[in-house]
Amino acid sequence: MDGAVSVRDLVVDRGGRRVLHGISCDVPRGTVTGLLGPSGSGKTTLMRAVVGVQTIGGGTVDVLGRPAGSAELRRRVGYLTQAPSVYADLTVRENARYFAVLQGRGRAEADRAVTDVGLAAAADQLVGTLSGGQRSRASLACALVGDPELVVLDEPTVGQDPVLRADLWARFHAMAAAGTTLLVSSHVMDEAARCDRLLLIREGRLVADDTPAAVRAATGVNDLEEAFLRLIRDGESEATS
Ligand SMILES: Nc1ncnc2c1ncn2[C@@H]1O[C@H](COP(=O)(O)OP(=O)(O)OP(=O)(O)O)[C@@H](O)[C@H]1O
Repeated sequence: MDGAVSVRDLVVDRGGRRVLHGISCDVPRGTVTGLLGPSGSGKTTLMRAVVGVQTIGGGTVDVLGRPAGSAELRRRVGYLTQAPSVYADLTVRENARYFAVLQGRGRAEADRAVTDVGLAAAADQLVGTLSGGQRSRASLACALVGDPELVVLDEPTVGQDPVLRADLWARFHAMAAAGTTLLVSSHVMDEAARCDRLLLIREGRLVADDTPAAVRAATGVNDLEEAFLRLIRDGESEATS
């Protein structure tokens, strides 16, 4: 598989506790891959390992053919953290342009990213005066500046209304169609159906790595939330038998 991300036997300990227990998975190029699982299951930790900011206890993480965190990946990988990382005393446009400078990109690219997340009308507003949902979209714009080849988005649609969520997912698919690889976390199961592939994680272990259709077929249920629950129950009964 021509993977944008290749994870092998990844082990991570945080706070003296094992939180990822030997995960192996691939994220194919030009897809929207969803990372789903309950709160505390290890989604953010896996994403941090992919962008190279997480100390790992074992295994390997390769990104675009290089070890995760390599200096040369800095311009090629965009990362949206869960907490908006934008400056409250700058406008939306100024934030995006500042990130563009850091990435060696131009103003036009910054302004396009602001438009792409639906914030053109608020471009000249101070981030400190935005709503929570607008603020996280401002943060998303900064992660998308310069069209990175891999975009890692930690819960990008939290706090967005249904219309904006649909717009953002349409945007993600347009980016994937143009060749960008997206790894998107969510704990909203209705978003799983919007992904090309799913990584389902629970308690630091991968429960499924497949397409939504294959997950439905394997479990015999149409609803992905129910399918996920079945995979967990099957895993538990195998572990105890
Ligand atoms: N800085 C930290 N120090 C110690 N333990 C941590 C730290 N950050 C996370 N953990 C633990 O690591 C585990 C995985 O956390 P992680 O943030 O990766 O989960 P998550 O699936 O992203 O959760 P959520 O959906 O709530 O964001 C949890 O048990 C969490 O308590």
